[in-house]
Amino acid sequence: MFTRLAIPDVILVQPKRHGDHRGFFEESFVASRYAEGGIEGPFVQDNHSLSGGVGTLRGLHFQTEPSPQGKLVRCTRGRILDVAVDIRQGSPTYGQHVSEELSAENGRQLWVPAGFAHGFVTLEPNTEVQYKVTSYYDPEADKGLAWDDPALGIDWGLGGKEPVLSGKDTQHPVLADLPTYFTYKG
Ligand SMILES: Cc1cn([C@H]2C[C@H](O)[C@@H](COP(=O)(O)OP(=O)(O)O[C@H]3O[C@@H](C)C(=O)[C@@H](O)[C@H]3O)O2)c(=O)[nH]c1=O
Repeated sequence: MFTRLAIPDVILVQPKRHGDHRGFFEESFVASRYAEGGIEGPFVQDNHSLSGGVGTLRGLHFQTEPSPQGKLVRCTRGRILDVAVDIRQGSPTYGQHVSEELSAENGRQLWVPAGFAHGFVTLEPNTEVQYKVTSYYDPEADKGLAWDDPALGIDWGLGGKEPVLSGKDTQHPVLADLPTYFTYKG
């Protein structure tokens, strides 16, 4: 149910779905079991976004001290490519990323700990993303990293098309210009 990815602090969760003639039932979060799987809360806020068009890209975002956020992300309508970039100075995987497809259909969740920049691109219209976070929203601590920094080498699957972005997401610095916000603790 819990799979550590190529960057092992990022965890893919596949909750068990009990299907029957009505549809399915799943436990989408169980604090004790998720803690055993390496996903440490406590979670203090739930977020929900809707993106209308295919190719809507939100990211790459993170919150710094004093409000670093771990995020437990899932897609409850449509489909996304979800991306986590390691921005912990001194980490053996600094600047590297992992990406996973999350969809309403596959039910997968991605645990993105503090110290990672997070973003996603929508692969279907009217895609809804819901995620639990471990710190409250703190606009002062809310920071970004350029989604298209060539040094990151992220394949967003846009096929040469321009993504739909917020104004804010056109302004973020590249990795080389990012101050040290997080240090790797092993
Ligand atoms: C993130 C956030 C935004 N807002 C407000 C600020 C703004 O007016 C409006 C839209 O905010 P944004 O443009 O930052 O929304 P968005 O681009 O969807 O930001 C989100 O992107 C993904 C990738 C993440 O990882 C999240 O942590 C978050 O940063 O909502 C809150 O009130 N609370 C929040 O927790």
